Amino acid sequence: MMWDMTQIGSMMASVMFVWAIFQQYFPEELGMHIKQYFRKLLSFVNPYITINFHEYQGDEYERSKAYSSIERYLSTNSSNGVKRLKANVLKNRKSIFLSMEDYEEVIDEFQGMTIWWTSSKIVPQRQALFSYNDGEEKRYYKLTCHRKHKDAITNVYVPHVLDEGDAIAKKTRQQKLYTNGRKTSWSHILFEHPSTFDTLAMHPDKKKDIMNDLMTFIESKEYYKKVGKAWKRGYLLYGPPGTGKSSMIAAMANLLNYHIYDLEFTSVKDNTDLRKLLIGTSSKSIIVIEDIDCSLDLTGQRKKKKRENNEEEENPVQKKEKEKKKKGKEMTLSGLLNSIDGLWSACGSERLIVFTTNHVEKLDPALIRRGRMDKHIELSYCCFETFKVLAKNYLDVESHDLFSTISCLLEETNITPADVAENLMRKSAEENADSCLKELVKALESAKEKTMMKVVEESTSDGISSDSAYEQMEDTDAESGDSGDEDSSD
Ligand SMILES: Nc1ncnc2c1ncn2[C@@H]1O[C@H](COP(=O)(O)OP(=O)(O)OP(=O)(O)O)[C@@H](O)[C@H]1O
Repeated sequence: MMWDMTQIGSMMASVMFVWAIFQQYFPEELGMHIKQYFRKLLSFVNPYITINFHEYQGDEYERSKAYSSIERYLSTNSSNGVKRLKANVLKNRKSIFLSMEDYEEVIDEFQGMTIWWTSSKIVPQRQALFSYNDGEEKRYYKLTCHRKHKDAITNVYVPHVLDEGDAIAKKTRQQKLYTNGRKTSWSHILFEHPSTFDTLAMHPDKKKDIMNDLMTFIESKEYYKKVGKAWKRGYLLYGPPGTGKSSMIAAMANLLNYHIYDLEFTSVKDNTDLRKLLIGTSSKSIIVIEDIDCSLDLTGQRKKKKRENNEEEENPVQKKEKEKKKKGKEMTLSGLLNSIDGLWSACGSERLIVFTTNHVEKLDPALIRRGRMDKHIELSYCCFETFKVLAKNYLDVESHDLFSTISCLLEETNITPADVAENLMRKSAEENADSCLKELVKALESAKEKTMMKVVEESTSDGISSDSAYEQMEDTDAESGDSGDEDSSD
């Protein structure tokens, strides 16, 4: 671009050769002087300077925001004159985000200055030969400009690039679903889940309350700052399988336009890896740990006691050795707590942390105490209000003769919204609202029958006559009238 490449090449080769000879035969101090002299000479001959913007700096876990902004800025300019581009198809396939492939160059003009951008990477020696691990490569953008423009470039051009990059990010933001898989870094796909608070079946008051809570959270940046708290909020979603916990997370993400980080706990080796992963999440995101009760050794007293008993049987030397090995190499409850609300949790902001569980009673109280999990939401069996949302969504029906029968049956039996939804779904062109609702009534009656049989079986095995078991059951039904969907939020 600036000099004939062959000239530069041969000049550099001669310089390197002379330098190698000097390094071998002259003392270190003299070497330093000569090095400085050569640098000056080179800068005298070459009027251009370079500035590198690294994707990750030093030991930083977080991707540099400047790097991302430059990437986006160049994506608007890079299609001109660049031969190799990476394509990223944006939401609804309406536009394409193009970025430069490695070692490509793009030229930008700004206020009469010419700026050359090159995308490059440092490949560790070992990796180049043997490793397949991409994570080790260190990418950076190299800016080259004329020395005389140095001040204008650093004070005007670079801020302009960063601002433009941020503006493009806002316009083209796409929700992403990240997972950690087997690595300590995240990989993602585009998040396109159709669940919204409109499609979510739950009591309208409860739904409104959750939506208000979320909207208040995103508008409370200043409030969190004022009270000295990291800008994050924890949600615990609990209830039987098929009651809509995952659907609610998707609805939350869609409402707020947040990314989702689905943290696969079983792939996290130790507390350090966990910290690294959490720091690697971006703001405006939901960090999800599903089925937390099944995750490692984080669940309450029973597991702990079991472990303690086993340890008593080992001899003290073995125990010490084991502890030594484990130290710092295991993921612990305290490590998790530290990561979600210790000092590290303040790195990054505007984040929701969501735990889901089918067995809330198994969780360690420390993990879900208020302040950590700020809002506890129970998702329960289908009540009549929940059913009405599903009937509207699946059949476009807001009232029907069978509604009163269904309402009574729902009070008498436990059925999940997932099962109700399955019955309401049209399976063929011949099916209509009538036939689907009849299907549901049948399913509810059969579920009720099963529950009764179970109670009778249990009662007779306890020595109670079947007649009194039925009587008892009817009494309990009349008393309870439980509609499920209880929220125990703050
Ligand atoms: N409250 C609900 N509103 C709307 N659809 C629901 C609801 N609950 C369940 N469904 C339907 O059932 C399917 C399964 O629900 P979902 O995966 O959200 O339940 P879950 O509680 O997360 O279950 P699990 O504990 O097994 O992960 C969803 O795809 C959705 O179609």
